[in-house]
Amino acid sequence: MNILVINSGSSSLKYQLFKMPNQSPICSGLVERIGIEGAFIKHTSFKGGEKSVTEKSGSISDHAEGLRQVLFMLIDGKDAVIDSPDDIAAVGHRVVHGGEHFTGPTLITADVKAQIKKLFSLAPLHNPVNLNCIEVAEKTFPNSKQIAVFDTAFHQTIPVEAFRYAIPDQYYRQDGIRVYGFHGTSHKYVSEQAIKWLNKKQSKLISIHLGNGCSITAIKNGRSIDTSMGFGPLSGLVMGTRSGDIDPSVIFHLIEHAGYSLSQLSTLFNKQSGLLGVGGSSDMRDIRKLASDGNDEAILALTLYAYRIKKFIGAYAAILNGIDAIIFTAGVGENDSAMRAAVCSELDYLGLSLNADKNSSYTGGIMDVSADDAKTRILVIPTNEEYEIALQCYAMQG
Ligand SMILES: Nc1ncnc2c1ncn2[C@@H]1O[C@H](COP(=O)(O)OP(=O)(O)O)[C@@H](O)[C@H]1O
Ligand SMILES: CC(=O)OP(=O)(O)O
Ligand SMILES: [Mg+2]
Repeated sequence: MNILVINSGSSSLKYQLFKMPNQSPICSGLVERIGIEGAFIKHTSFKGGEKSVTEKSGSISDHAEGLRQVLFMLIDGKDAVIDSPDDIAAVGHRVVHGGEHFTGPTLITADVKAQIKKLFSLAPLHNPVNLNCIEVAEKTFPNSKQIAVFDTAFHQTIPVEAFRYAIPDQYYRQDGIRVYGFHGTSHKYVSEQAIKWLNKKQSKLISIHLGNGCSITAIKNGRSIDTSMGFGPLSGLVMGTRSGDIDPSVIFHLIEHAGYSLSQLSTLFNKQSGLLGVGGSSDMRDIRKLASDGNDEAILALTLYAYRIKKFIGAYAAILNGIDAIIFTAGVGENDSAMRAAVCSELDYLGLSLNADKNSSYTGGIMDVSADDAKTRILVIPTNEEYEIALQCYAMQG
């Protein structure tokens, strides 16, 4: 059974086509720099056991346009991997915000789309794009099942003391204001890999997802018990363009003393802050380059980014009452060994100590980069949100 998975994130669109239950895809790809200069598609096909890479650059105005170009490549182009749209049994869509309504993979209907739309304002960088991609896929694959897998689902196990804000009850009961948590598919996938790797079901883990969006989750015995993103994917860690935690008084101040409108505030905290706001680029590779040239703002951005992660590790070690392992994953977590070193420095009181050689020589796969005699493991685990989504869609086929 062929399952196509579409993972539209804030800065990119990733896709993989699986012949389930195989984990190795028939093809996979990435659309990057959507809506900005230098957009490109990298498509890798493994058809007939041969790896072939096609790269395409040119303007891609939005995620829907990127997806249309990708689907053309899958079905019609010289790199086509399927003969007809009907060869796809199901399309699995990453949808970032599912509110309290969706706790598992969900067959997409008109009502489900209306619910996703209701949550636009809570995940403005994500849900609108996710819905656009669903609509493009529905047109291209009219006979395939469309299934949504929500980032929020894995965090439904978070207990009340972690999901409620200390505001009057009515805001939770009537307006659903609570912590939802995001990147759940990624935290679920890497924590399950860690549990297998450690061979320890009763485990205390901290999963650190550092992509364009960043979040950290405390996982006890395979269940999420707290996470840094909240009502929307804006709180917690410093991200590519998002501020992470900020005192709400700043918002009152900007409204009262600088006349900010709602949309200006949303743009400021969602799109102009984080690495971009402090260091001049949302892309960690650019920040690293600037910092190595001695740029003070970029150096400050790196310092804030690592400090915030370290602070959350301390908090989550406290609520877990100790940790067996921490996991680094996603673009920065997997590729930036200097960030892992900065985060793990001076955390020896938690039994965390890196093996510098292992850390700097990491090139892929699951790897323990901690010192041999360390009490707590430091794992690098590549995330695979697409495969996790495909597994959940496959399980739904009964
Ligand atoms: N070799 C690298 N060194 C440092 N950062 C990297 C490297 N490769 C990718 N990244 C960073 O990973 C981030 C993107 O992560 P990714 O998980 O792909 O994001 P998303 O899925 O949210 O679009 C970017 O900040 C990018 O700079
Ligand atoms: C929830 C979220 O922030 O997703 P991404 O990292 O893909 O932007
Ligand atoms: Mg992502």
